[in-house]
Amino acid sequence: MQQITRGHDDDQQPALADRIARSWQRSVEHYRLDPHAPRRPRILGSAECRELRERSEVLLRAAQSRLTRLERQIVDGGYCVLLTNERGETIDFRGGAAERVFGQRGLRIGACWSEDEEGTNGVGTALVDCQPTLVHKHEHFRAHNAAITCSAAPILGPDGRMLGVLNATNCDAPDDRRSQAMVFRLVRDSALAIEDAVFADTWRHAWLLRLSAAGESGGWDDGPLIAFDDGGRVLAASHRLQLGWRPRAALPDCQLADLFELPRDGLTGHAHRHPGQPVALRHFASGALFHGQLRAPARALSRPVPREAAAPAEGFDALAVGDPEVRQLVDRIKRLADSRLSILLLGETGSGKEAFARAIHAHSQRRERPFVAVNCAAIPDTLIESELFGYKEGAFTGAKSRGMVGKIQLADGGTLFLDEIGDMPLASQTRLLRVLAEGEVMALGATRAERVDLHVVCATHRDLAAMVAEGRFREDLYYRLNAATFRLPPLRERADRRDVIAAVFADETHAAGRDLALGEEVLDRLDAYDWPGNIRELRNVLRYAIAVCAEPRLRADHLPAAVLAGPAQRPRAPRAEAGHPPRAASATSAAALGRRTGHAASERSLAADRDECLRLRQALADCGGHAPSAARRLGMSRATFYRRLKDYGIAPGRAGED
Ligand SMILES: Nc1ncnc2c1ncn2[C@@H]1O[C@H](COP(=O)(O)OP(=O)(O)OP(=O)(O)O)[C@@H](O)[C@H]1O
Repeated sequence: MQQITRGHDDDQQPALADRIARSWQRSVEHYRLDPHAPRRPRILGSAECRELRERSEVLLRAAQSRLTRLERQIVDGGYCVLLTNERGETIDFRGGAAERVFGQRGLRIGACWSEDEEGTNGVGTALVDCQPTLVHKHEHFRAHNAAITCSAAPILGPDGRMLGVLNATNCDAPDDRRSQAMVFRLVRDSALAIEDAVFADTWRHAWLLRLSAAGESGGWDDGPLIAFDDGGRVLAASHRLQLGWRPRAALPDCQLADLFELPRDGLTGHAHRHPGQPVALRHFASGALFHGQLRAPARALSRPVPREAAAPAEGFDALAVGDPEVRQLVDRIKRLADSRLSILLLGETGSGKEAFARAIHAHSQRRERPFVAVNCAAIPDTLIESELFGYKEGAFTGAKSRGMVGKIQLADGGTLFLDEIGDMPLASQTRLLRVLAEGEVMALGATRAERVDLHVVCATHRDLAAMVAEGRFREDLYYRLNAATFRLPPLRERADRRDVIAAVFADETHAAGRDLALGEEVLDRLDAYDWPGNIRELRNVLRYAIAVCAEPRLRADHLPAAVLAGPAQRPRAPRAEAGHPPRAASATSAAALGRRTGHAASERSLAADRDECLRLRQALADCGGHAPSAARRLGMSRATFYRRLKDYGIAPGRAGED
């Protein structure tokens, strides 16, 4: 989950040229892409697409009428319309009669347009910069995209989270980029309209007030939205509300009557007496007159709950916790959910550390506030400080002119989840310590610290104690973080393994819209496997098996060959007491650390090391050196995969070599 601040909303040169130059730099230096690689965008399979569409159900539903309208406006001019999720994966596509032609260029459902895969492109760069973005022809990083022009605009959720990108592409546009100005504006306005539709859907149980300045013809389609309850209390305001009244964040909890001179019988009274009629509202602070249109709640609730807040996957109840050790751990963690102590989660990749962090947040009194996750291993060392702490206007060359709010401040009032904390550079550790010790954050280039109120949950599978001994992790930060340390057992050690398998199977069949049975024989095979990628790998295996199974019952031969081959020969890490970090979070990282520090690794660990190194190389070779696909194949997150490559000194391009 990611919270962002929208940047400038313009397509003006040189601001855009500057952003495109930075994106090219990222493509070369950070993603290490080859502009001439002869490959089209990656296309996801139909089962994965179905799952993505289900996950983005709210966005898709809210976007439908706008997508259709935009399609009618521009498809005849040779454009296609794409809607992607927050990772740049295409979840809706409209190409009219030329759909097949677009498809040959990778413009189709399931195509992945993230910047780290395709380099500079409309969708990917709009996602990174969180700004409407026009990438015209040769401005694209990949040579095979140099003929297309893309107008893209980000879509943010009511809580500021990135939901996706709306994009229009033409394969035969004139060379002059000014020819795209009108389509660019249409895309940008449509993206704002989709944001409003998501807002209206999220707050459908509340009263909605749509404002337009008196004398303007603005209707229900544009102008800012305010959600309020039966008592006139403001619950939320849409992103368009930038009327210079109060900061948008300060609006919830104030009364409409504090902002506007209302009709004598109040807004809801007016709506009952004059259904459908706009109401005149005078804004106290500016004296300006507005017209307001009201939409009644879909169902009267004293406290409307946004759909996201009720997502079932958020709590401990949604996690399988039948293992006695995990149950004890959950009992203890629940008691700490509202304490000031930071929580440190240890465990192998895919064992559920982030899922636990989310459950802690959902169980705490901060549940209505943001949950902000930062993967310290996935952000280059040079960017991590600005990502976390933010920066002020002009703090350094290349900084966005208006500065940027850091993730720490975005998490104010809520929970900050620092994944892979062991990968945080020492300089950032020093700044983080100040945040934890003093409850203050100092943005880069700022002269004053700002107060923040956070609950910090961290995760790593590195041995932090060993890193402290080697001077690679600050000792004072380590002691601040390790007071409440919990280790999540790997799946192969869990006593409730069969329950976890059944729970994930139920989840996945539900997501795929299938009604499938899981026989004992299949359960036995799954139970016998050793799951090096833990629950993430289990999920991927079941997703695959469900997709290839055409019958009403899953059979063993639907499982991937690796699972049928049985457990790989790998040593079991010793199980540590909850509350104390294990000597090493995994045999692999222990061996890797041992190798780096010159300690003798045990023979067993070296064997595991060699096995894992081979698995990584094999996966990369199978996927033609494409690291994200190889990570998915192994059931690892991308960050973990890249980190492991680094540990073993494997460069993705040289994976096949010995
Ligand atoms: N107890 C559980 N029951 C069901 N599903 C779970 C459980 N724990 C984790 N999962 C699922 O397993 C997958 C991996 O979980 P998660 O991302 O939390 O692992 P992680 O330990 O943070 O991994 P990494 O270290 O690689 O970032 C997710 O799809 C998550 O929903």
